[in-house]
Amino acid sequence: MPMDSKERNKKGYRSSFAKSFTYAWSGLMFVLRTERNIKIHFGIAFFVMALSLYLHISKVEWLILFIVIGGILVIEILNTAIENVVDLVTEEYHPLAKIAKDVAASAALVFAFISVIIGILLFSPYLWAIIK
Ligand SMILES: Nc1ncnc2c1ncn2[C@@H]1O[C@H](COP(=O)(O)OP(=O)(O)OP(=O)(O)O)[C@@H](O)[C@H]1O
Repeated sequence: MPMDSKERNKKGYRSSFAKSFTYAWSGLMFVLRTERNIKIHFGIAFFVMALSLYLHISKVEWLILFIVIGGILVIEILNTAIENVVDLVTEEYHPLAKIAKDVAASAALVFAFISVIIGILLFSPYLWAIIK
């Protein structure tokens, strides 16, 4: 029996959503397989989350932590995408390729710097209370 357009749209939406998810997942797996930095970020994130559980930080502080961790991971993922696009355009040395890669890397650097400041502000009262 032929499908009506509503049914077709529903099925098409579902399959395209599933496909998009599969592509995004394989992108994430690629980054995890190939990028040393993201493995380091995951390691730091697990350590910080374990510390947060131990220190019983507040709900708002958990929210801030997740935003910061998510921000770093997303920037590393986008950085990898930019690096690959640049390599696709040229594998030769090119000043614009250098600028594109260096500027993309600087986003990660800026966010990492801000994260350290947030980390100090967030954890120092707890750690100070322990050591004093
Ligand atoms: N085609 C190019 N032309 C000019 N400079 C380049 C080119 N490719 C890379 N570079 C320079 O080398 C640096 C490192 O580039 P590379 O692609 O190796 O990234 P990476 O060190 O692997 O980064 P990550 O560790 O984040 O994956 C860039 O930031 C840029 O300064």
